[in-house]
Amino acid sequence: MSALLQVEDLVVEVQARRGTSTPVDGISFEINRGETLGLVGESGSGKSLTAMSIIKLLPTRAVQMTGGRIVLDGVDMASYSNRQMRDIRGLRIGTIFQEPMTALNPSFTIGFQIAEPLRRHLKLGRKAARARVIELLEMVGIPRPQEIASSYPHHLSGGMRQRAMIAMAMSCEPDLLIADEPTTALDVTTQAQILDLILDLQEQHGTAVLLVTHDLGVVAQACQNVTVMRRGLIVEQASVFDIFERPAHPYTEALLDSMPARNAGKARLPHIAEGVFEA
Ligand SMILES: Nc1ncnc2c1ncn2[C@@H]1O[C@H](COP(=O)(O)OP(=O)(O)OP(=O)(O)O)[C@@H](O)[C@H]1O
Repeated sequence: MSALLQVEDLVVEVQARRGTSTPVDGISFEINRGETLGLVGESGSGKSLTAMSIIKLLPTRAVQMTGGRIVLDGVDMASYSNRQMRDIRGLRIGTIFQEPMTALNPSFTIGFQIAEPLRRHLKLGRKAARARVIELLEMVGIPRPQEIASSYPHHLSGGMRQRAMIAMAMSCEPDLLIADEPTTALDVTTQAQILDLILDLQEQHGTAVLLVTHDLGVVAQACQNVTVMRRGLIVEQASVFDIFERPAHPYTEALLDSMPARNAGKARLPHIAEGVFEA
């Protein structure tokens, strides 16, 4: 059976007055159904642009996918219109980002926003959507779901907002969840709870997850396989076990060494010195 998602030779270019740069320079990886793949690397290595390319939501017009293919369930997504892509996002691919405040609209209640994909993609009526919203809020461990559904995002703590984002991302039971630094903005205790929640939901629903992170502690806890990026290129792809036991590339080893005791799970990567690992 072919992979759920195939990213083949992806190239992303940025046009600027000073010229063109290539922050993603021909990368390939696959994710199978139900698998969690960690996409790791230091800041600026191209992880987020890779994630955004998959859902065709690059940040500005200067940033373009100029090469490669993204194949979802055997279909090259280049063939999808903007309208079809709007259905893919939400229905087939859910997304969670680092800062839920950027994804949640401050002017609408949490309940209204979680209901939106249910009404749009699943065509649920007002009452059915409301009932499902409450179920979803319960599923992600939000206490007093009725009350929270009527609240606005700024009334919630960071952890609760992230739970609401997860409820929204999982609302239509997508095949693939893209989680870009889903725990980075949270305190350590909440980080662990949110990661556990994502893993529980994944197990219950068989969702594949692309977990973008700079945190190898998160990778060790959550992922089966890892793709390590550096400056727009893949430097290593392996199982989590092999990455931790037998890192093949010196850059991966340096990432591992930057984790205190290799298991702290909370360490942010220091910026690794330029040029040290040139092949
Ligand atoms: N909106 C943008 N406009 C121009 N260049 C961009 C834009 N977004 C990203 N880039 C370029 O692409 C590079 C890779 O960015 P990307 O956000 O994918 O890195 P990342 O690995 O996700 O890092 P971080 O963890 O800091 O988000 C950046 O260093 C920057 O040069």
